[in-house]
This record gives sequence, structure tokens and C-alpha cells, in this order.
Amino acid sequence: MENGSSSSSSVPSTPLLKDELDIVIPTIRNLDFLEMWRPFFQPYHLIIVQDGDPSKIIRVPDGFDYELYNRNDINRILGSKASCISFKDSACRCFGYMISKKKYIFTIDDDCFVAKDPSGKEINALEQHIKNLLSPSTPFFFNTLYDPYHEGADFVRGYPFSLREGVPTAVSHGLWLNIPDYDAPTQLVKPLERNTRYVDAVLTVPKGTLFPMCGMNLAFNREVIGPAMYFGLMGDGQPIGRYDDMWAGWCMKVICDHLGLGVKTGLPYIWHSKASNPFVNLKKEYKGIYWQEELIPFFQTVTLPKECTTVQKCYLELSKQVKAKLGKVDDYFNKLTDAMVTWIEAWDELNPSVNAGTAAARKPNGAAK
Ligand SMILES: O=c1ccn([C@@H]2O[C@H](COP(=O)(O)OP(=O)(O)O[C@H]3O[C@@H](CO)[C@H](O)[C@H]3O)[C@@H](O)[C@H]2O)c(=O)[nH]1
Ligand SMILES: [Mn+2]
Repeated sequence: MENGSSSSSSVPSTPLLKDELDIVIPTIRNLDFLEMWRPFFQPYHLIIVQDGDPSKIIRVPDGFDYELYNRNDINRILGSKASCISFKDSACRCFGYMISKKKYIFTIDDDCFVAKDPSGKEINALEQHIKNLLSPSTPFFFNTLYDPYHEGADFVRGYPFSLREGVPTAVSHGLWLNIPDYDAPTQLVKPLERNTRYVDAVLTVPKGTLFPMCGMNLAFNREVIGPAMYFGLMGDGQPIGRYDDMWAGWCMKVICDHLGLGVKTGLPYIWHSKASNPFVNLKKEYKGIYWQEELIPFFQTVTLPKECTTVQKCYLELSKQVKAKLGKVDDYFNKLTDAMVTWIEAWDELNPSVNAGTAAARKPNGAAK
């Protein structure tokens, strides 16, 4: 492992959650992209997860406080449990979630840059994620004026007052201008499509609704939902890739629904600069494209017993149901369920004190009292 820091010019006044949030970056390249993020990221600690060849030197611009882990570090720290961390896939980023000691995580890809809002102002994506995480979510009843906690908005007429305190927000899912997060078939038929639409909204994903979580621009409360944010077995030696974040998002959402936690999507935007190769992507994700026709009905019908009061208990119960119901789809899911158990074991080994995911005050299935 490598620690880095050096004198920096000017450090802005203490930014929100400065000592309570880690920025996790999976990478196979030099991190020059940080130069553009410097005004927003410099005060925060970075956890860099270097994928691929551990002998390659990753250059980090001066002035950032960081720890860097390569595959040798992961193997040394986790021993045999390192088998649950993907190799040669951005899924490796979840090692950063596990090794962090902070309450919050923001993860971003190294080809994501600072976007501008319609007024031309640079977007501090981290600041918006923090706002999303620190304000409640409303999964039990949809507010038609979007985020009721946003300045200048509120709950609209007819919104039950018994539900207006909302629930703790576990995840903040940001979006992307320029290169959208499309699957390979869509990329192939629409190679020139760019997302130019800036929608000024943050929505709570309703209880009982799944969504395609993208890991490119994502933040979460690690103490509340961290153990559920396992990005699965992808990349080298695996029959599938580019479903790391999707798998995590489906597992996370059913657990959030069970524990009465909220998930938001929308602002902030980042500028996604590089389209990955659609043919390479097709080879990685094609099994997922047909498997998900069976995975989604599974997740839509998952129920977790009331004894599952922590994220770990929920996750282990989920792994049993995956083995029972998806093991027959492909043997990969049997391997994945074993890795899910290993992930929780490794998480608890590295985080013995934090009893993550202590059940939030559950509302009676979200019905108005
Ligand atoms: O083997 C690898 C490849 C890449 N990385 C790092 O992961 C991110 C994403 O890489 P990239 O931008 O090249 O790929 P995208 O297709 O745009 O990734 C998005 O699709 C999903 C695929 O799982 C993912 O959620 C999104 O990130 C960069 O930081 C690379 O450096 C890697 O670690 N290992
Ligand atoms: Mn990318």
C-alpha cells in the first residue's frame, strides 16, 4: 500500500464531511483527471484501487491525500478472501469501500470530469451527493414536485403528513452528461448519441422499485448500507462483466426497502468523457443481457424475514435465496453466492466495531399512520 500527500497551495474552508468521507477511485491509468476536480476533492482523502498489473506505477497529482491499493495489497490484506474481489474490472472498487474507515463513500471513474450546469457553472458533484445523503428520502409516497427537501420545493397537497419526515438516505446515484451509461447493443446502434439533457431533479426511487445503478458517479452512507455494496465477481476468469454495479444496486435496493432506507437518483451530473469499446463491452455483458430477464423477477419477489435486522443478516439471507433460485440459471450464481458470503466475512473482519446497517426505524410498510 502507498500513502501520499504533499504541500498544497490553498485549502478551502472546512468542506462538508471532510473527515467523514472517502473518495474511492478504481483505476488502470494515471490520475491526471484529478486536476480538474482539485478544488472539490483536494480536502478529502482518496482511496485508489489500482486494477490490473500491480507493478505498474500510477501517478497521482501532488497535493492529494491518498492511500493506494494494488492487487498485491488486496491479496496481502484479505488472504484467501481476496477471491471475492474482482480483477481486471472496475468492480474492484468495492475493496475501497471495505478498507475505508469513514462513514460516507463517493466513488467516481477516472474518465469522469467536472460538468457544467445550464448556467455554465461548474458542478461540485461531491457537494450535491452530500446534500442528497444528509437529507431524507421518501420511498413510501411519491412527491410530484420532486425532492421536497430541496430549497424552494416542498411536499405537495395530499402528501400524508405522517410520512413527511422521510427515511434516512442510504444511496445517492448521480448521472452523466456527454457519454451516457448505455449497454453495448444500445451503444452499437447509437454510437454518436450524447446526453445533453440536464434535468434539475433529485428523485427517491420508490419502495419496491428496482433501478440500474451505475457505479460511475455514486455516493452512499457506508455505515448504513456498506456491506450490501458488493460489486460481485466480474472480469478476469468470470463469464460476465459490466454488471458489477447492477448486481450491487439490485441487492442494495431490496435491502434498503426491507430496512426502511432511501435511495435517490438524479443530480449531480458529471461529464463522462470516454465511451468504452462497444464490442469489448458486448463480450463482457451479453450473458447479463439475457440473465437479467430472470434476475429481475427474482429481485422483484425477494422477501427478507423480519429477523434480518442488519445489512449483514439481510445480505447473507439474500445469498441463500440467490443460491436456491438462481443457481439453476447458471453455475456462476453458485460461485457468486459463495463470494457474497466471503465478502461479508471479509467486511466484518476489517470492520469489527461498526455494526453496519443497524435497522433504521422501520415504518409499517410505508402506509400512512
Ligand atoms: O479493467 C478495468 C477497467 C477499468 N477500470 C477502471 O474502472 C473505471 C471505469 O472504466 P471505463 O470508464 O473504461 O469503463 P466504463 O464502461 O465507462 O465503466 C462504466 O461501466 C460500468 C462497468 O462496470 C462501470 O460501472 C462504469 O464505471 C475507470 O476508472 C477505469 O480506470 C478498472 O479498474 N479495471
Ligand atoms: Mn467510462
